[in-house]
Parts: sequence; structure tokens; C-alpha cells
Amino acid sequence: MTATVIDGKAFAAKVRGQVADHVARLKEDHGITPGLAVVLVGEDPASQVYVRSKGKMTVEVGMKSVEHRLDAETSEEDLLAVVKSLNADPEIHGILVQLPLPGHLNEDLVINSIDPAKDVDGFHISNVGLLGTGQKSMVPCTPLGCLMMLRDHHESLSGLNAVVIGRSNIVGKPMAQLLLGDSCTVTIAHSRTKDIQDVVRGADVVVAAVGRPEMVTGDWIKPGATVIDVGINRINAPEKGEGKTRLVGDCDYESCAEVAGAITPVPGGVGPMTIACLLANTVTACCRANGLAEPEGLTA
Ligand SMILES: NC(=O)C1=CN([C@@H]2O[C@H](COP(=O)(O)OP(=O)(O)OC[C@H]3O[C@@H](n4cnc5c(N)ncnc54)[C@H](OP(=O)(O)O)[C@@H]3O)[C@@H](O)[C@H]2O)C=CC1
Ligand SMILES: Nc1nc(=O)c2c([nH]1)NC[C@@H]1CN(c3ccc(C(=O)N[C@@H](CCC(=O)O)C(=O)O)cc3)C=[N+]21
Repeated sequence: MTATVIDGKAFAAKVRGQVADHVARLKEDHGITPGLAVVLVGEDPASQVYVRSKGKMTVEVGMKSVEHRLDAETSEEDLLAVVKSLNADPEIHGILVQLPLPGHLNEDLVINSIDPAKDVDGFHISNVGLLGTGQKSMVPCTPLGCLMMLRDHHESLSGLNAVVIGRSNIVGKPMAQLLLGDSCTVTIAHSRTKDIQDVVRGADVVVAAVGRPEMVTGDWIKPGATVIDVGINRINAPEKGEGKTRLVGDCDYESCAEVAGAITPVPGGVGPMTIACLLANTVTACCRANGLAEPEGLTA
């Protein structure tokens, strides 16, 4: 079998189009422009790239984009003051503090200082609790993007065996909650899981969020399964020339695509959907803040 390629880049463009339509209506009918603030601490080059492309796409859909770049030695007090001022700013509807933060800063403290209504990453403990109890919340962007692609590909997820590899707070755990919410039978695998290949072989849906280049190979995959590859790993690519690199996922694309029914590529899969969902969450937050109807199909 050769898997259907789930085109995250095209799907994300469609989602951004829906976001842009909603933004235009908010402006015309209500004179409101949704605003997204991104806070970046330090000079991590990979983070800089994400921040730049987020900023560009935010402006493209017609929203206001604000960036706060703080140097790596910024004190916790100063960072908390920036978040506080964004919480109080009526023109800002979404706040994202880029992770990871430099080691001297307490991530939990900083994330939980964001107004939960503006927490477009869905990392605040209030949003985590709301999601876990099936209540309306801000849903983390990467798992939301994965869920949208899965719902688009499957008529129903109900009763499917889903295995999520990885148990981080930003991807693995919220992904498992969303799949459970759609009535999958969910298993979370991690670094201590015994016989992980056998666990994954039982899955109709595999979501890999590990951070290990090409760890999952085709012989782990049940024939016909759907494979969502969250991993973003930069590896050396001497075949492209000296010192060159390329991006690969946590799944070995070639061998998995031979067995799977459908698979997301890296790049062009989950990554673009993450950014599209961030914009969608910002519009959702803006609508909720103003007591207006939310865009349909852009939340979990
Ligand atoms: N496309 C996108 O938009 C995004 C992509 N990413 C990418 O997704 C990947 C995961 O990110 P994140 O969740 O933040 O990573 P973390 O490092 O926070 O978590 C990795 C998880 O993988 C598990 N793990 C590590 N090694 C193994 C192994 N050998 N076998 C099984 N499980 C293992 C860990 O288990 P344990 O808990 O036991 O240590 C942990 O739960 C990364 O490549 C990251 O770059 C992340 C966010 C967004
Ligand atoms: N508070 C916070 N929220 C996040 O959502 C968050 C974060 N911190 N820290 C870093 C990770 C990583 N992340 C990505 C988003 C998009 C792509 C993406 O668009 N990738 C492109 C390729 C980009 C390239 O070529 O480098 C793709 O996969 O096609 C990748 C990774 C969000 N993260």
C-alpha cells in the first residue's frame, strides 16, 4: 500500500482563509481587529524563525501582530511585567510566550500568569483543566491541528485505537485528551513504555511527538493506519552539500508510507497547521472577549 499524503500546508492555507474571512467580518461589522502578541526571550535561532513566520501570517489574515523580543538574561520580574501589560491591553486578544524559556525562568509561573482567556497556546492550568473535563477552553494549537486533519480524513474517530507517542504538556497529553473527546481508545506511550513497537502496531491512529528523528519505522505500523508526524528534527544532510541540513519527523517517512493508509509529511504537515490554529485561536479568543459568535469549525 502507498499512503495518502495528508497535505498540511494546503489544509493550513484553507484554515487561514477562513480566519481571514472572519477577521474581515469582525472589522466591518464591529470595528474590531484581533491582536496577537508573541513574546520571545533569548536568541534561539529556531524560535526566531517560528516567530517571524507567525508574525507574517498574522498580518496576512488581517490581524494585528505584536512582538516582544527580550534578551536571554531578562529577569522573571521583567517578563511577568510584560505579560501583565499584555493581559491589560484591550487590543491584544492572544498572548503566546515562546517555549522553551531560558533555564532561570519558571515556565509554569510565567504561563499561569497569562490571562486564561488570552492563552491562545492553551497551556494555562485553567485551560488544561477545562479541556480535561470536556468544557469549552483554549485548545493547544499543535494537537488541535492534528485533530482537524484526522477528522478531515476519517468519517468518525469513534472507537478507533489511537496511540500517542510522547507525554509532553504541549503535545502528547492534550492530544490524548482530544482523541478521547472524539471517543478513541487512547494509549499514551513514552520512553518507559515496554515493547513500544507492539503497542504502536495495535493503533489505527498513530500520533508521534517524540523529538527523535525517524524513530518510528514502517514495521511498527498497522497496515492502513493513519500516521500523524509531529516531530520537527533538523539533521545533517551531507547529500545536499557540506554543512547542509534538512527537516525530518519522528517517523521514517519512506517505510511508514509503504504501510500506512495516510501520513503527514515533514515539513508541510503538522507545522503549518500549528500556526493556522494559533491564528484561529486568536480569532476565537477575540470573539469570546467581545461576546460575539465564534467561527465555526475552527475549535475542537
Ligand atoms: N509541528 C509542530 O508544530 C510542533 C512540533 N514539535 C516537535 O514535536 C516533537 C515533540 O515535542 P515535545 O512534545 O515538546 O517534546 P518533549 O521532549 O517535551 O517530549 C518528548 C516525549 O517523547 C518521549 N520519548 C523520548 N524518547 C522516547 C523513546 N525513545 N521512545 C518513546 N518515547 C520517547 C518522552 O518520554 P518521557 O516523558 O518518558 O521522557 C516525552 O514524553 C519535537 O520534535 C518537537 O520539535 C513540538 C511542538 C510543535
Ligand atoms: N509557546 C509555544 N507554542 C508553540 O506552539 C511552540 C513553541 N512555544 N515553541 C516551539 C514549538 C515548535 N512549533 C512549530 C510551529 C510551526 C512549525 C512549522 O511551521 N514548521 C514548518 C517548517 C518550518 C521550517 O522549514 O523550519 C513545517 O513543518 O512545514 C514548526 C514548529 C511551535 N512551537
